Amino acid sequence: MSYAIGQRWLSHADSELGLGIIVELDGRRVSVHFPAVEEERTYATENAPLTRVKLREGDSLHTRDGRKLQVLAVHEEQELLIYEVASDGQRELVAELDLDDHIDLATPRQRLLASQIDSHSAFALRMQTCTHIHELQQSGLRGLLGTRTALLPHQLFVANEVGKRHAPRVLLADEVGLGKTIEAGMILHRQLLSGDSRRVLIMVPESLQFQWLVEMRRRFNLQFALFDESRLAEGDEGLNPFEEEQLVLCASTLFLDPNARALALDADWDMLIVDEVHRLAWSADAPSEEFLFLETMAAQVPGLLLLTATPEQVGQEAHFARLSLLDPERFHDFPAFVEEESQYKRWSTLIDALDKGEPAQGLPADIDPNASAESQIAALLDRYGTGRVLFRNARASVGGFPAREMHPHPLPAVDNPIYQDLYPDLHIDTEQWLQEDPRVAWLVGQLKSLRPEKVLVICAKAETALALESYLQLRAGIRSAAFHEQLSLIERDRAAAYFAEQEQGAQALICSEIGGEGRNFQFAQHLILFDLPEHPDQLEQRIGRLDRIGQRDRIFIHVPYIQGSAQETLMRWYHEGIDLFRASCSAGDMILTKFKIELEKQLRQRGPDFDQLLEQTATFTARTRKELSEGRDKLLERSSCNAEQGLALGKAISDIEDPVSLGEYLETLCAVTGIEHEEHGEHSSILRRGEQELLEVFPEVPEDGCTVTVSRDLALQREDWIFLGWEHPWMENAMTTVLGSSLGQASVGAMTLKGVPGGSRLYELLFTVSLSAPRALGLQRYLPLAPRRLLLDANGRDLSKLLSHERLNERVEKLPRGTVSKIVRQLREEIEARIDDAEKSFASELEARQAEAAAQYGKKLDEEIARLSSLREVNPAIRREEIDDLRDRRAAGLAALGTARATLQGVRLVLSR
Ligand SMILES: Nc1ncnc2c1ncn2[C@@H]1O[C@H](COP(=O)(O)OP(=O)(O)OP(=O)(O)O)[C@@H](O)[C@H]1O
Repeated sequence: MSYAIGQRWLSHADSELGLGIIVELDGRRVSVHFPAVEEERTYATENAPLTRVKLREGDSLHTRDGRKLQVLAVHEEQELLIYEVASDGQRELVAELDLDDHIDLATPRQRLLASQIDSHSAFALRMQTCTHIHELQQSGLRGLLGTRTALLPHQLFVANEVGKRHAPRVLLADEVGLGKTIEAGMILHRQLLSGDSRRVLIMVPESLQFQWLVEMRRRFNLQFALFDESRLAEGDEGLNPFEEEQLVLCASTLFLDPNARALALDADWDMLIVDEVHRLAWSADAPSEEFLFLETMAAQVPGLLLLTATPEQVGQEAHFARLSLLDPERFHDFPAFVEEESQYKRWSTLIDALDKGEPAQGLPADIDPNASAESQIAALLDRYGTGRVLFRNARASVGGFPAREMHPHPLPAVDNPIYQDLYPDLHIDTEQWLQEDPRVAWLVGQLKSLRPEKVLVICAKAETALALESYLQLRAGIRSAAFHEQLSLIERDRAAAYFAEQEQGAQALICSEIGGEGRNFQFAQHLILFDLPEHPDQLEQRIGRLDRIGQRDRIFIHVPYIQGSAQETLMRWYHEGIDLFRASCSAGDMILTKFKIELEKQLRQRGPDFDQLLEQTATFTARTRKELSEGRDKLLERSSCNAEQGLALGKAISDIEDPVSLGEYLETLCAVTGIEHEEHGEHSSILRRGEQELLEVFPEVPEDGCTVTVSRDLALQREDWIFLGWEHPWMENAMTTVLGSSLGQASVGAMTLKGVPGGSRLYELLFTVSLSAPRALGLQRYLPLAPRRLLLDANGRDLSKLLSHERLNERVEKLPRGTVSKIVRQLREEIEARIDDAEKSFASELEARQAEAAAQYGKKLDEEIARLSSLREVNPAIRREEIDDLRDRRAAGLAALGTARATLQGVRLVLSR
């Protein structure tokens, strides 16, 4: 359908915005003004979540000046609708621009009185739709449903904890491969669906752009626009290209260009997400351009998610610098931060005691000694840790990861001192190196012996990867691909895809260090570390390519080295000193800092005191690991995941996503609206556009159909199927379209009722609560749709408890149209009277509900404000704006609750035979 200025459209993603007016159009974008909430939104025309509001003959129409009129005919002039209505016995024309901004389309009363009735299944669909929307609103799981992700407790806990905050600012620092991208996606999904965020910018290393793009699309149905220099240049004259899209993804390197920086700073964002944030170089006196840009952005964008698996990879001070991006007030004094970290053991011991029910010795004065142990623990984590800003889950606590096996491969020394170096190939002619370095021949042999197993080979430099790959490919006949920074992005992704291909793909992927971060290669089990990186966290990142969620089997780490060389020294230091090949270590940077000078000396020339260095490193590592596990890491672990809560969230999600009820609803929806629905297997079906659709609920279904599933488990196995969960945009659209239309608003039928004389009447009415308020206020939980069914007899007695909706549905029969008109004409007065009764009764119910909702909402916000205010006294991690924002929300929420209205969703007249 085409757009024209002045037309009225409804946002099916946000029906609470009321009825919108198209105010601007420019080919790619459409801007809509929503007068009811005084907001303007701009959408891409291709996928704008908008439904054209077109009343039908017989519908009732509400005008902006408060009149309620009946539509007699609909005319169209220059793409705008003109309604011919009856007003005081006169015919009058009403332009669509004059419709009431608070959408209340045709009313069921009007449709019934005009004998504009629908089938009983359409009436039932309406009822079911209200019930499902209500359950979703009440569940508190908004944003966590319908994502193509396994329900992992540690991720759900983080997503729930962070996702529900207003403008969250956190560092997601789970260990390598535990799913930070997924956590960020879930938080984002939740923020977008709750309306807290709309415009989002994601900055990632160049090599991860497509991976992010794909993960956001396939797992969360989020379509990001990929921006690079050429996309920036494409923008329309005078417009900021960043303002043309809501969801933008780009490489951090794009902001090396001052023009890109200026444009990004000039655009309005709600949330910024930065992956592998440790790569934006920082030092106290010379932070990089990229870091400075991030600092400026961080100061002006309300929501900020920073991601890194190795927060201390470039030192504790750089880690602190990133924490201060999140909260400059709290993190402004590095020595104080270091001192604070040394106190963590004290808090951790105290929490342990509380956990065991022992008396809490040394409870800080600001923690209520009479509160329950549970709330004392929560307060300690909140006030004395980095709990609110830093989340770090560890493999050890998440569990379920397969073992790592390290295989050192000593190779004979070469009679050339260059081969004593860590990276000899950098100092010698490539051809000569390929011939001389025994690791090259070993690599060929190893790959051949491992055939057909997939093998990831990582080396530090692009030059090495390049030389090795062409050697393997051209001279050794091994199917391989290279992955390094000198390739274009497309070439890199093509190489990764070639490696991932099972049948015809490459056996080996030869990566430089950039392949060592962020990428997903867990389908492989063999990792060859052709050389070793200079920082333990980089080694951790490399191993993490395979040792990540989704890895099902044991991992084999092969380390070839020339005997007597610096490679051997480094390998032994990592292995015997830190034991890093076997298990991850969160103290890599601390250990390196302590032994850096001595290690460098040994790397230059290994001496007899190397064994002593190994011993010292091992002792220090063991001690540090123990200290951290009792102090900092333990606190972090506690605040990063409450396994019980994570499991409970998973269970609640599974319950609400029950494929049986989701499947039944889908089937009814299709049957009633005219979409073709063909059973495909358990919990899956094929959808095709129908020849005669009553309502366009799935406009995106392609002409030749598509396979959908309502089961999360199946969706994880079959990535090519659409996971049509409750929060899939199609499903959300379908449900709002049903409720926004007049389908199923009125129905008339007959049934045999034992003991009830023929000709008796029953009126089944369905009411819901309508609230026009910004979603971000989260009021639906307090005053949800709350469908209320009434079943009145001709005298107005409520019989709803005696005869359920389901039972009535089973037995009610259709009546011929002519009979219906006759009956309706005869019963006109009674119909009006019963609807009036029901409206009155629901109106008083609504008043009570509103008062209760206002009390609960006010109380909840008061508690939250009090909690944050008292926290702020001891923990400046609480930003002042967070508290001010809560106060504003409280006022806005209470005002909006007062404007709630009752909506009669449907009415059915049933006659007894
Ligand atoms: N809940 C989940 N369901 C299905 N797959 C998941 C889930 N969580 C993570 N994965 C998969 O596990 C892998 C690791 O996840 P992700 O890339 O988010 O980890 P990460 O912590 O960002 O990794 P890195 O530290 O390497 O950046 C990915 O292939 C991801 O798709």
